[in-house]
Amino acid sequence: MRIGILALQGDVSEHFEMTKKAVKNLKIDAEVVKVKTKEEVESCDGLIIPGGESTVIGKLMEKTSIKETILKKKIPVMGTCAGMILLAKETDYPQPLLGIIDMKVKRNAFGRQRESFEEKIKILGKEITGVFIRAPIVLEVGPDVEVLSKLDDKIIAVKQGKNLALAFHPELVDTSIHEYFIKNLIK
Ligand SMILES: NC(=O)CC[C@H](N)C(=O)O
Repeated sequence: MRIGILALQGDVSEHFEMTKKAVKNLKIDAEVVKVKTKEEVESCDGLIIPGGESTVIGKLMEKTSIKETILKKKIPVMGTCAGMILLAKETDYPQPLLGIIDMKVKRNAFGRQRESFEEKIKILGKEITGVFIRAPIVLEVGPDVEVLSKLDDKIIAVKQGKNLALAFHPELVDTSIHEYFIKNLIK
């Protein structure tokens, strides 16, 4: 198995390290690679899109034809923060999107005072620390989308088919979400 970390912009190294730890914990034979061309993306069985600036990453994904490759090859994708935004069908700002999760996302959704914060959240039967950095929230989901976590009444984690989107940054906390993605969504 080969797991790619999309290395166009954002917190690539944090995901790279956490994914390698997750692979070690799971005791599976998998290679973790940073990818930035469509050929490299095409060679992966699963892809992680990091946090960063979703407009920048989105434009580069179009320019490099990585977007086209993901859509054509239906590679399972996990996106955190900016990565979540890129998985959405719609945002409150016009920008390139993958549109592979049927949801509408609002960028920078936590007002100024709480632009960045940490809070305990419940997801996949566990409690973990959610690190929110100018995080988005999900405003609406379609019927095929499973809501995995909420903060108060705000949706912060969803899954549709083999794609997983998180408003926070598990790559800064522990391996649990990465392990879930590898074990359950990448075949
Ligand atoms: N930490 C992040 O990834 C922030 C996301 C950023 N606010 C965006 O809209 O792209």
